[in-house]
Amino acid sequence: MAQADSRNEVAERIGYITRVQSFSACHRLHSPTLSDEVNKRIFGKCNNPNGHGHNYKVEVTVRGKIDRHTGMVMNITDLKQHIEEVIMIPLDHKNLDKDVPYFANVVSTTENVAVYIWDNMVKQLPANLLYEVKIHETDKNIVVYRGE
Ligand SMILES: Nc1nc2c(c(=O)[nH]1)N=C([C@H](O)[C@H](O)COP(=O)(O)OP(=O)(O)OP(=O)(O)O)CN2
Ligand SMILES: [Zn+2]
Repeated sequence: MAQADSRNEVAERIGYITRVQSFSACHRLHSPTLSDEVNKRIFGKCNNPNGHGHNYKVEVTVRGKIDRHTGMVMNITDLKQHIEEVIMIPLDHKNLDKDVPYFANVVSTTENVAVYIWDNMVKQLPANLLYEVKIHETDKNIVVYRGE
């Protein structure tokens, strides 16, 4: 229950909004700092030279004050537009390693995809609003990044 302030008005309430977005991409787990042999040992089938694909599902969560006038933490229409620019345009139907310059020397693990999305989303959103980026690489493999 939110506390009443000295003027008997309801204090700020904090809300969380999550927008879900799917995208498809292919990649290969291969570290340029490791030998071919070690890459193969560590990444196994995911080191296949011709790559493999995923239907990723990303959950972007923002956290903030519920504005008294608009009733919103932020307009989901705006969040949708940021997701289009940060996730869909650069990543959807792409080869992550070859089409996205960030991954030229960064292994395209789901952890690093989450960092990529966080770092670009945080630049677009108002300060302190982004709370979490969660990626389902498969139904079984889920990564969370909170900017730490
Ligand atoms: N820490 C991480 N480990 C692994 C990652 C990753 O991003 N971070 N990624 C992979 C692979 O990219 C791979 O595609 C995972 O696929 P797979 O093992 O086939 O997926 P599932 O576990 O869901 O499938 P099973 O049914 O259990 O085989 C590997 N490791
Ligand atoms: Zn993979």
